[in-house]
Amino acid sequence: MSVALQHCLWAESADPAPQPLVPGLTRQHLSEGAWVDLRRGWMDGADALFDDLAGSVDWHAERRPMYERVVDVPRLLAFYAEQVPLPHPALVQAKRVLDEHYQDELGEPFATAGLCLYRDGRDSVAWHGDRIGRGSSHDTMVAILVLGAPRPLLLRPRAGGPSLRFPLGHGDLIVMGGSCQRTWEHAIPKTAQPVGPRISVQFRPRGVR
Ligand SMILES: O=C(O)CCC(=O)C(=O)O
Ligand SMILES: [Fe+2]
Repeated sequence: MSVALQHCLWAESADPAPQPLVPGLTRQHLSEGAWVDLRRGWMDGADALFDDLAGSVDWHAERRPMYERVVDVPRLLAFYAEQVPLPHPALVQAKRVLDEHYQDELGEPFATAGLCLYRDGRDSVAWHGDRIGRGSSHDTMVAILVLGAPRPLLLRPRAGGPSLRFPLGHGDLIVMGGSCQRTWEHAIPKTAQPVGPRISVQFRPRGVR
């Protein structure tokens, strides 16, 4: 292959844009009406998108009360409420592809986008369900696009039992659906391994957080 062609292919694939979800989307049914959809390598140009978002998003640190103390949230955050323009055209396209595929099953479009930046292995999210709002009582979906260094997302049943491990990075998509937010919990554990930074983009319907 000529150098010119290689360059051309590289340039094309570095331009961030989501692929179609199908083929490549697989569903895994969990217990109690929870399920997880996976689409590996969904976002073309994921590394370029990572760089764009890392540099352009207005990331902020948060502190939250935890028992008797107020502690640093171990990751940086940004939140795009409904109607607030998303920070990158590839995310607008991503939401459109998700809406086209899931709107019938979900019964509504995705509405908000939460972004997390995990600077290194000390950043994490503890076990939780997205249960602020309707996720605590109704079936819903949370679609997460993962950029940057691979880290495992763990899922475990709230009722107890072994956890499932989904190593995700570099443009992968995971969608948690059905009862997942109230019957299962998810986490990104800390790691002592040297890992690069990771960004996740969580698309949620209105009233789910
Ligand atoms: O970063 C992730 O993959 C998960 C983030 C998450 O669970 C949340 O923000 O609720
Ligand atoms: Fe979550």
